[in-house]
Amino acid sequence: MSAHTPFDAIVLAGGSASRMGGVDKPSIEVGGRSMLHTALDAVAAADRVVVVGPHRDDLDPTIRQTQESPHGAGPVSALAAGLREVSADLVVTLAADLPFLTPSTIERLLAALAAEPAADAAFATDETGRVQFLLGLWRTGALTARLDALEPDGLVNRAMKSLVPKNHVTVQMSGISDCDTEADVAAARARTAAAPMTITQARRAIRDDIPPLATRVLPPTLALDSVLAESLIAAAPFPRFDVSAMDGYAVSGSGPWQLDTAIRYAGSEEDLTLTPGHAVRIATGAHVPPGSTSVVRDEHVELAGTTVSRRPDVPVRDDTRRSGEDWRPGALLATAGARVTPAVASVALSGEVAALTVRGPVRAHVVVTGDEIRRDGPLREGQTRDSVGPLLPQFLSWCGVRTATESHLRDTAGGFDELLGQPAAATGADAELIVIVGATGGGAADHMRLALQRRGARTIVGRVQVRPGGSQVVASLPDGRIVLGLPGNPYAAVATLLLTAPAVVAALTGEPSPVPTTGVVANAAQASSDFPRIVPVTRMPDGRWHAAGHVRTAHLAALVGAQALAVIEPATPDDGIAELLPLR
Ligand SMILES: Nc1nc2c(c(=O)[nH]1)N[C@H]1C(S)=C(S)[C@@H](COP(=O)(O)OP(=O)(O)OC[C@H]3O[C@@H](n4cnc5c(N)ncnc54)[C@H](O)[C@@H]3O)O[C@H]1N2
Ligand code: MOO
Repeated sequence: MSAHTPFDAIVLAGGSASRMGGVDKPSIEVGGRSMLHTALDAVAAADRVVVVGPHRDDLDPTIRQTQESPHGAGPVSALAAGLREVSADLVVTLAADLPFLTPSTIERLLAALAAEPAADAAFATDETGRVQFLLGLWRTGALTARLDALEPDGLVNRAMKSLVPKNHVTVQMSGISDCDTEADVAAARARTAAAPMTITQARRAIRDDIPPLATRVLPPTLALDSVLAESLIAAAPFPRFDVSAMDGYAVSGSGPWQLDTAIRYAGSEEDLTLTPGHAVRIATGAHVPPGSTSVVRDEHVELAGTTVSRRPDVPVRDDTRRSGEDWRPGALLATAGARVTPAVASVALSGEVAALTVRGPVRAHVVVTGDEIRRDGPLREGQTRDSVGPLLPQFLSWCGVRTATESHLRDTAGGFDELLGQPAAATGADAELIVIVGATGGGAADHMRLALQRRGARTIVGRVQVRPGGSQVVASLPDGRIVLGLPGNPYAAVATLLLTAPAVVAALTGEPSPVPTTGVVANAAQASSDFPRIVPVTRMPDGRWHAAGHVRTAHLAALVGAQALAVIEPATPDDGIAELLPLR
C-alpha cells in the first residue's frame, strides 16, 4: 500500500494449550500452515514483530522473541513483555490461534482506529458480536497506560478483559474464530479443505482477503480500467478561456456593429482587439478577442454591406462560453474509487490533469494447461484445440484486465512449481494476476491445488456452489500475486471468469464492490435446478431474458447469439430475477 501507517505487532505464541492436552497450539497446522505463521503473515507489513512465548529456532531472525515472566503468566503478562520491544505508536496484538487471519484483517483495524482519533484501541468482533480482545490494535501509549494501571495488583493471570480501555472501537469481521479446542481445529480444517462457498461468500472472501494494489501514477490514457486512488481534481478551468460556442460574430457594445475584415478562427494566435461598435467573424471554439462583449450566432444577425445588426425577431443571448463556466481549477471531477472509464480519462484531459493516481489496471499472466491442449498446427491423436487461451484476453478485457503475457503449461508438478515460484519480473510481465485455465480439479493430472499448497499460497476461494465453475480457485501467493484458477471446460472457464474476475479486480483496484446487474428471466423455472446455474440468455423483444436449455461445457456454442449469462438460483420462478453477467 502506498499510504502505509507504521505499526509494530505483538504475537502471543505461548506454549501448552491446557484445553488441548498441553500441545503447542501456535504450531498446529490449519490449511497447510501453522497458526503462528498465519499470524506472522498477517502482520508482514509491521515494522517490528515481537513473538512472546517459548523460543522458536525456526522463526525469521528479524522477528524479536521474548517471554513473559513467570512463564505461563497469561496474556496480560505476555503483552507487557512484548510491549518492551515495541517502538511504533501503534501496536497490533494477536493470538496465534486465529487460522483465518489475513493482512486485510489488520488493515481493517488500522482503518477503524484511524477513523476514531479519540479511541485508544480497536478490536475485532465475530459474527455473534463476541469481542476478540486478542485481535486488536492499540495506541501504544494507551496500552502502556492500561498496563501501568493494572501493575499494582500484578499482571499474572489477569483476564484480557481487565485491560481493555473504555474508549475502544470494534470492527465486525466474519470468519475470525479462534481455536481453543480440538473441535475448533477440526472445524477450521474442514473449512479450509475447500468447502464450497456460496457465490456471495466467495465474493465477500475475495473482497476481504485481497489487499489493494500499490498506487501508480499514470497519464489518463494509460490509466483506462484502473481505479482512482485519489479524486480527479481540475487543474485548469473549463473552458480555459472565453470561447465562442457558435459560428457567428464577436461584437463590442450593443450594436449595430461595423464588421472588421479580420476573422477569428479557433486556435488563432493573431493579435486582435475589438473596439466598441465593431464586430468580427468568429468560429466555434475560437477564443473571443479582447474588447468583445458578446457573441451572436450567424442565425441571429442581418448583414447589410459591412453593417452587422441583431435580427429583431430573435432572443438576445450571448453565445460566449465564459472561462470556468463548467468548472474552475480545484473542482472535483471524479471521486476516488471511480473506475477510469474513457469518460473519466477524457474529463482528465479536459481539465488539464496530466497524471492520475490509480490502482491498476490489473495485468494478467494467462496460463493454459494440459498436455492435450494445442494452440497451433494440426492436431495429433488425442489432442484438443485450445479454444480458450487465444480468446481469454478479450474476455479478460471485459473485466478490466490487461493480458500482459501468455504461456502454456504441461500437466507436470514441476511446471506448476516453476510457474508459481518464479518472481513476477521473471515472466517479463509484472502481472498481479495469474489466470490458469484447467487443472482445477482433484484428478491425477490436476496439479494446481497441490502446487499452490507447496508454494505456501493462501486459498481464498477453494470451491463455489455453482454449475459450471464449482472447481474454481482464488488464492494469493506469498508475494501477493493472485491466482485465479478456471475450470478447463471452455464454457466453465468463461462463465467462471465473468462470475468471479470482477470481484478480484475490484479488490485489487480498491473499487467498491460492483452492484450486480439483474434481469427478469422469462423461463427461469425451467432453467433452475437444485444448484445455482450459469446459463446463457438472450434478450426478448419485451426486455425480459430467455435462458438457453441444455448447455454443453466443452465448447462455447451455447454463447453464440447470447447477450449475457444469467446466474439462476434454485427454485427461481418464471419471470424471476437473476444476476446477469453481460457478454460484451
Ligand atoms: N471425478 C470428477 N471429475 C470431474 C469433475 C468432478 O466433479 N468429478 N468435474 C468436471 C468438471 S464439471 C470440470 S469443469 C472439469 C474441471 O477440470 P479442470 O479444471 O481440472 O480442467 P481439465 O481437466 O484440465 O480440463 C477439463 C476439460 O476441458 C478441456 N480443456 C481444458 N483446457 C482447454 C482449452 N484451453 N481449450 C479447449 N478445451 C480445454 C480439457 O481437454 C478437458 O476435456 O473437471 C471435470 N471432471
Ligand atoms: O466444474 Mo465444471 O465448471 O462444473 O463445468
